[in-house]
Order: sequence, then C-alpha cells, then structure tokens
Amino acid sequence: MKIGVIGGGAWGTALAQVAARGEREVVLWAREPEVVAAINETHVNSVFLSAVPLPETIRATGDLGELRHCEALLVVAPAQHVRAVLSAFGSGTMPLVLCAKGIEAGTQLLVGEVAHAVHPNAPIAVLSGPTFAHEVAAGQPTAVTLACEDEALGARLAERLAGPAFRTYASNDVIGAEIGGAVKNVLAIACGVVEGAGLGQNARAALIARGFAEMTRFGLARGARAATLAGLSGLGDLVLTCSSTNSRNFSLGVGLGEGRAATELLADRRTVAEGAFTAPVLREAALAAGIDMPVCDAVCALLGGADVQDVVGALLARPLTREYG
Ligand SMILES: NC(=O)C1=CN([C@@H]2O[C@H](COP(=O)(O)OP(=O)(O)OC[C@H]3O[C@@H](n4cnc5c(N)ncnc54)[C@H](O)[C@@H]3O)[C@@H](O)[C@H]2O)C=CC1
Ligand SMILES: O=C(CO)COP(=O)(O)O
Repeated sequence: MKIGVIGGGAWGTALAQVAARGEREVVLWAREPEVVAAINETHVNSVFLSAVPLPETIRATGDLGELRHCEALLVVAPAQHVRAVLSAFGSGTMPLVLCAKGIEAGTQLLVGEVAHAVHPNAPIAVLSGPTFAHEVAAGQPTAVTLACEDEALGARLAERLAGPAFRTYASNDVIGAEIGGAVKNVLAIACGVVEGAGLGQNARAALIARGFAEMTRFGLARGARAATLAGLSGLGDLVLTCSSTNSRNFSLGVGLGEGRAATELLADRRTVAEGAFTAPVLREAALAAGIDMPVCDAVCALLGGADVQDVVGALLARPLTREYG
C-alpha cells in the first residue's frame, strides 16, 4: 500500500518515517518550500523535526497532485486547515487516515467529519494516541489506536503502519478515537497552568481525573464508546500531554499559569498548539448540548485573558457535588 502524507510538520514527518520503514516509498506534501527542499536535499526536516535523519525513500513535494497515485493518505495538517488542504487536493476515493487532533471552528465537526464532508466517497480512518513525534521518530516504543468503520480496511492500515516499536491497535470507534485527542489538548493546557502557577501535583492529578470525566461526558454525548475514551487515544494521550513540557499545549498552559498573555504566547509561533483553537469550539459545543465542562471553561477564560488566581478560585469555589452522575 503506497502511502502519501499531507502535512510536513513534526507529526507528518515522523509518520512518513513510520510508513517508509523497510525502504518503502512515501510521498510527503509540505506547505513550506524550505521543508520540501530540506527533506529532498538533506533528508532532514530542519524546520519542524530537526534532530532526525530521514530515509531517502521519503520524497517531499509542494504539489498535492503528486499524491494522487497513492493508495492511502495520512492527513496531518492542523485541524483548522484540514478542510482547505483536502479541498485543494480535489475529489478522491482513496482511504484518508486523519492524524490531526481538534474540532473545526464554525462547524464543530471532528476532523474525520470534515474529511467526509469534503471527500464523501473516501473511507475514513483515525490514527491517534500518546505519540510525541520526536519519540516516534527516534524509534522509541509507541502504541496508537487505528480506528476505521470498515474493519477489513482498518486491519490492512494497522498492519501497514505497524513496526517493531510502533504498535497499532485496531478499533471501529472513529468518533471515540477522535474525541480523546481533541479534548486532551485543552486539558493539557489546564495542567500546564497548574505547573506554571505552582499549584502542585495533587492539583494536576485532580485535573487529569476531572478532565477525563469531562472528556467522557462529551464523548458519550457524541456517540463515543467509554472503552475508547479510557484507551490509548483518550486517557493514554491525556496522561502523556498533561505531564510533560514536550507537549506544546502543556507548555502554552505553563506560560498562562505564569501570568503571560495568550496573544503573546501564540504570536509568531510556527508550531501548533491545537488546544488553543479547540477550547472555544469545545465550549460552544458543550454549552449547546448542555454538558458541564468546567475545566474547559476555565481554559477558555484564561485564553481570553482572565486572571489565573481568579479562574482557579472560581473553579474551586463551585458547589460541592457527587463524583459521578
Ligand atoms: N507533534 C506531535 O507530537 C503530534 C502532533 N499531532 C497532531 O498533528 C497535527 C499536526 O501537528 P504537527 O505535525 O505537530 O505540526 P507542527 O507544529 O510541527 O507544524 C505546524 C504545521 O502546520 C502547518 N500549517 C501552518 N499553517 C497552515 C495552513 N494555513 N494550512 C495548512 N497547514 C498549515 C505547517 O505547514 C506545519 O505542517 C496537529 O493536529 C497535532 O495535534 C498528533 C500527534 C503527535
Ligand atoms: O498529541 C500529542 C502527543 O500525543 C502532541 O501533543 P502537543 O500537541 O501538545 O505537543
């Protein structure tokens, strides 16, 4: 199965390397001409994943048309740009494996739903899990959920992408696999705030657990399965990104917790912190569905410039309630 990758950021590059294992050819579309040149000439993505030498079987291009002969595409553009990039690709029927984590602003659609709206005849799969790109690229052990409604296709994709240190677990819960990744980015910002404001490790553990309760409430309302939310793409990814400054979302939260403004922290950055874009959409969707998500609300307030101590104080002062139900 010849694989094409749409998106030359850190994750697209690491996944291209995964797909190229065994000297298999992979075509990677990158938006930045300097990324295309660096990958083709020096076999390193010096902009987004600089420490990693890439196999020569990965060829980069700035022309989406060169991915037309691929048998499956990994879609790794940031969530808010997936619609534009897939529209520019034109119509297609090859399987699309969505690897971005987010919810589209304006439509409240998950990335797979966006892909289906643009390419209604293409089978949709989702690859998600606790996966820092630099660790995957370094060959460190990693496990992901690979969800696809067409289970035979899902099994072929899982087999094609698996490697000695890259385990793919098949699932048919596409919505569930997506919701974990989208919501955990917002919760990772909250955990970063705890770190930046020096609120302690008890607070971080409480946020992970109560954040997971929010992810579960939202996910179940959107049709996700509880087991998926408790798996690699949900709880697994939540734990990873809520406990490491390697997470861009966690790091953004650290800055907010230190009292810096979101506008300053987000200005001029080339890498994406998806949670900053997902948070307001998630809040909107949760409000519309009557789902209580106080941690996500707090992240929205902080991104909007609210004072850290005020937000934390308000979160702690909410009426006491039952843990479940
Ligand atoms: N970096 C990681 O460890 C992981 C990232 N992801 C997800 O993968 C997706 C892509 O993230 P990264 O590869 O890390 O990106 P990155 O932060 O390394 O690079 C930014 C990417 O955004 C692209 N971009 C910027 N403006 C754009 C536009 N107008 N249209 C299209 N693309 C544009 C750039 O070309 C570049 O590919 C995100 O949804 C992220 O949450 C998922 C798992 C791991
Ligand atoms: O999704 C990720 C790891 O699974 C990467 O997290 P960040 O986008 O917060 O860096």
